[in-house]
Amino acid sequence: MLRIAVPNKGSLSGPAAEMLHEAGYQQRRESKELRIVDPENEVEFFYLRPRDIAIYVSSGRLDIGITGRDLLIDSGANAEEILPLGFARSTFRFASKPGTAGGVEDLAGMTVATSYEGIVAKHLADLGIDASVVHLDGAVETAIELGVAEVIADVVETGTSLRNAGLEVFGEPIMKSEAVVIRRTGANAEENAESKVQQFLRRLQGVLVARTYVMMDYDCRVEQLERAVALTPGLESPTVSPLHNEGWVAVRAMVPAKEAQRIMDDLYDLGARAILTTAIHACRL
Ligand SMILES: Nc1ncnc2c1ncn2[C@@H]1O[C@H](COP(=O)(O)OP(=O)(O)OP(=O)(O)O)[C@@H](O)[C@H]1O
Ligand SMILES: O=P(O)(O)OC[C@H]1O[C@H](OP(=O)(O)OP(=O)(O)O)[C@H](O)[C@@H]1O
Ligand SMILES: [Mg+2]
Repeated sequence: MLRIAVPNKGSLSGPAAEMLHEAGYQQRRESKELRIVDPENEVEFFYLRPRDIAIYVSSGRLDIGITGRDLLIDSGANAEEILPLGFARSTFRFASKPGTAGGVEDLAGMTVATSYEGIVAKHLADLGIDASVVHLDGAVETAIELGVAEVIADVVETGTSLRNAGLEVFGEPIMKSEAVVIRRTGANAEENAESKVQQFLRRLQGVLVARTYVMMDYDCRVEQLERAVALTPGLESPTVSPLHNEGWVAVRAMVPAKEAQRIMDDLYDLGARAILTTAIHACRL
């Protein structure tokens, strides 16, 4: 049975459960459940604090886990990212009251408050900057107002929390994060769970594709076919079928959902007609 760590709270928890559900896995019904078995898929899910997931996975007791890239790196655990999942996207940045620091070089001698001490201490050490780091559990934006630190380093998504605290970012982003699937570093193809791990990854990849692509169908004249398929190359190559009306073909290809409207306009301008898009619910590439 494959043993998988899933975030039990916070920004990662809801979207992770939703993605697993879309991939056909049973998920817990109540937020207090600590573990569930999905016997049909031969998987056991453990609901753990996102911050602890890399530690469990690195211990080898759990095969894989879903966590944030920033939490993985901050933990320093012996685990690595094997699939980015595209949700809980954020940047990790320094921020302060305007006028405190123009760039990271100004941090020498200052105190930085953060919940991600591992990332910040390493970043400062790599840059050779001698600053103190104070660990706080959350709501670090308030640390400056209350005099605990001059600078914070925190997760920034929309920037609303910073604005509300009268703070602004400075310097380059320290890192970009999103939810990721992780496994123990050095876990290899000989392990018993390997085929199950690969099947799990294919299912999640299927969800990612279904979320980012749509299926597009259209009819066009044979003379326009080459120009039309250049707009819709598909993943391998588009399917082209003859129509009953001579001189016309039907084309079917997957296209990125974000570009679908522009591609439909361009196809129409080329002379293609009956242009349809339909959602993809699941796939294996
Ligand atoms: N506002 C946000 N937008 C996107 N991702 C976020 C946001 N806040 C935190 N994250 C991401 O969520 C993960 C942290 O999860 P965690 O559950 O520890 O914190 P949280 O979501 O802030 O929850 P809480 O503060 O309630 O404990 C990190 O990968 C972080 O980058
Ligand atoms: O840029 P924004 O869209 O405002 O998002 C970023 C904020 O979201 C998270 O806070 P959360 O609400 O989880 O509180 P916390 O600081 O206690 O973790 C994070 O720690 C930032 O404070
Ligand atoms: Mg938080």
